[in-house]
Amino acid sequence: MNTHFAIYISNKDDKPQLIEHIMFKNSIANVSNLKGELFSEITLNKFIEEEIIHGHFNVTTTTSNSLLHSSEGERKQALLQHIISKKPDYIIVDNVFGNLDVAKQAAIEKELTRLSNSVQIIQITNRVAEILPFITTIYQLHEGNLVAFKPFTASTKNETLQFVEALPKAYYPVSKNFNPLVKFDKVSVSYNNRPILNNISWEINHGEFWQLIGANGSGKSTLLSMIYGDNPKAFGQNITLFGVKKGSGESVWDLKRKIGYFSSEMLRGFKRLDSIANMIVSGFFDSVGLYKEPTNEQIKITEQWLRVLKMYDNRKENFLDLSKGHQRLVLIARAMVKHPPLLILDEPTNGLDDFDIKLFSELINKIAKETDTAILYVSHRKEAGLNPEFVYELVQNDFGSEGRKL
Ligand SMILES: Nc1ncnc2c1ncn2[C@@H]1O[C@H](COP(=O)(O)OP(=O)(O)OP(=O)(O)O)[C@@H](O)[C@H]1O
Repeated sequence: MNTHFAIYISNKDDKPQLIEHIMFKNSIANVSNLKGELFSEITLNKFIEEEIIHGHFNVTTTTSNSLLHSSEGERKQALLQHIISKKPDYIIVDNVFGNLDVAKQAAIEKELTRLSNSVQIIQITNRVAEILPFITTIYQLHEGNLVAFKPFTASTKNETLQFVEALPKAYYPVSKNFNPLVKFDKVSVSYNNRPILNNISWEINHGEFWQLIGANGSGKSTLLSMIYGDNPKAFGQNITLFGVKKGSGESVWDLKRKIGYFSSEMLRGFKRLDSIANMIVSGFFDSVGLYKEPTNEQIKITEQWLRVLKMYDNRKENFLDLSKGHQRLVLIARAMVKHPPLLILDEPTNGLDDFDIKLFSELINKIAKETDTAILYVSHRKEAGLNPEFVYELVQNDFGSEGRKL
């Protein structure tokens, strides 16, 4: 068996191309004639798209839900079991710990350590701290080739503040007519008689910076979908959003106008050719990509955001040509451009590399400091650079998750 190794990449490297070179062109690693499988969100997205198009699912989860209706943690566990059942000679494991809570990370690490006795593991990662313990050979990419990994020195670490210009003022000032912005009063949810949320009472007020935390499957996305999405489970519950009781005739569009939204999954299937500037300005219309003519005022505010991000000179370039980290900054500006009362960040740091995570955290902390927007940041883990004021935790048990303010 070949030896295990890791390839440390940054968000600027072309990961799909790297994977193609390993698996199909045999130009990176010597794995020709070996059967390989890819454990990656790329594979998961492909299966989810197939589910949506063909209505059947290849990968079975522990809850028997389709991948689309499973939590992120459940999806990853199901994919790993699916891959193991195919008895590969080698597995490329990409962003192996992304979206997993601490317990699931430990379980997957254990499973991969066991597998490493019989299967070659090639890890692709953009976080040094996540390199698997049984891997000692580490490379990085240089002009498309593997070279020995050089640990960071002080000069390669970027510690200085990147965003120095003040954020643009609000297009419409944030209305303070309603407070709290979000109120859950004894909310409970079950799916197919399986209790997920139990008696949740929680309020988010103007300008507060919250993290919603909880293990995989604890119901974070479900709770979020009752604020932002049109989850039918929200009806008949005691939920008040921006002063209006949920289910009392508000339209989804009314609601979306008051919320800026970012999720690391929101670009799934996005292939449009839109410029960086168009992506930001599209936030005024709650679309991803520009379909309407913006006003001069909207263009002016967009230009201010471009200056904050130091992307004004590149504003006409194709958004999809940006690195993943820079795409995220643009999508945050898109979510913020209308200066909404509430900004939702759903698993925002998944997939970001060691450098981009710093940029991203700096921008979010700046938004928290300089604007009236309340932030709801949803993640299964604490991110060192992000400083929420309050944390609300979902704690799982057999009767559904209960919530507590930490
Ligand atoms: N539409 C649905 N039908 C059936 N079950 C569902 C549906 N949506 C979610 N679930 C189940 O509800 C539970 C909670 O899922 P949810 O996605 O809210 O958790 P989460 O805390 O966001 O997890 P993760 O961190 O892994 O993304 C999971 O077990 C999931 O399988």
